[in-house]
Amino acid sequence: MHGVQRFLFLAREFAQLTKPGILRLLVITQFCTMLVAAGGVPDLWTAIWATLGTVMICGSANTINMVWDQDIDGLMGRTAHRPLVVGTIKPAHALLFSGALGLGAVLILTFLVNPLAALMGIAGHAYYAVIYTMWLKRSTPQNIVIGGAAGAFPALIGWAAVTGELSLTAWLIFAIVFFWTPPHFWALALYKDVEYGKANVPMMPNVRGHHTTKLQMLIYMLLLLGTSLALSLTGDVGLIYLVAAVILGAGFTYCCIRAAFDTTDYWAKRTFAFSIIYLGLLFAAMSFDSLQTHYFTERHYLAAIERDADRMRAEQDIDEIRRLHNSASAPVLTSTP
Ligand code: HEM
Ligand SMILES: CC(C)=CCC/C(C)=C/CC/C(C)=C/COP(=O)(O)OP(=O)(O)O
Repeated sequence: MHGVQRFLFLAREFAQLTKPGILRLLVITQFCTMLVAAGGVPDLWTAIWATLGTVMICGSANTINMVWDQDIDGLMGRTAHRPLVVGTIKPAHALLFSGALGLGAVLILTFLVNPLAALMGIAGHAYYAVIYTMWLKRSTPQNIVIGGAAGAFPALIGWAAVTGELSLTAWLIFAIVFFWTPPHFWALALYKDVEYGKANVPMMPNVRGHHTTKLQMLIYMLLLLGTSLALSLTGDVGLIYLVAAVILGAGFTYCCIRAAFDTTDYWAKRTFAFSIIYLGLLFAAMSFDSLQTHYFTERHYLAAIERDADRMRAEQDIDEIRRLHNSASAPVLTSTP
């Protein structure tokens, strides 16, 4: 292969290690949470460094997952083409790549954002790479319920980056991603159960059966719905978010109910696809809400300042007229012109 071509090929293979599709949504949750935390527009440089740090720390965690799971990834059609399975990248190089991304992310988050954001990044990394990947994934069908919390850490990075602390709103947003994960993943596991069985990974549909999985998806769906509506009570999001949460929640619940009564894979596939749209749009709605509140409030604020300035100018004019009248020894002006 030609030098440049080989470089581009390897760059694409290394990028695959970070799981770019999933990374995109993780970063959407972090970025939108920053806008909510800022009540509109965060400081530009904080936003840039926090987003870059999140991309890098999640990419590093996903790479560790690929290194650890290369044996089972090779047994499933969905993952059999991954760089470490087909051998385009050596495990040692992937580990170096992950280490460089992780170290870079921790330095960026610590020194260019703040230590709490860095701590959330490190916690999410350890949770996903060690607790989920190395321990829970192969040992219990509750793997993605407990381990799924990892995916909610980017939102905490976003909140911490802007405010330097974690409020109730931040934890509610964390809970939204946490409760969203089971219906998101089990929908996929319902139609990939044979593959997970081949790889001997104890996912819920394989261990407890489809019926129990579908019931549990509905339970988590209701918890998700409740949490997403509870976020409205914090006052940090507005009407646009509430309307979106109701409509999207109704759509996702509908998918889960149809999947529960479906004897084919059709609705499970639709539920999985909708889960991604659901989370993306819900976060878009909460940040849009913050942005429009910010600009709307700012417009009103500027208009009020303008009115005050007009009034002050008018008062100065009146004083001036009074002064001129008095100094010209004209009859003293007592009433306001
Ligand atoms: C333990 C938690 C999770 C598990 C086990 C899980 C599992 C999966 C799997 C196996 C896929 C691949 C589907 C395929 O190849 O057809 C997938 C896709 C996806 N997941 Fe998750 N997921 C989890 C959490 C998350 C989180 C927290 C997010 C983002 C907030 C997320 C976003 C996505 C997206 C965007 C896709 C589609 C990727 C693409 O089309 O390239 N997932 N998930
Ligand atoms: C802050 C921080 C670093 C947080 C970590 C967030 C993170 C990387 C979440 C990933 C969630 C995910 C892709 C789970 C699938 O793993 P899997 O092994 O079940 O999926 P696979 O079979 O496709 O490999």
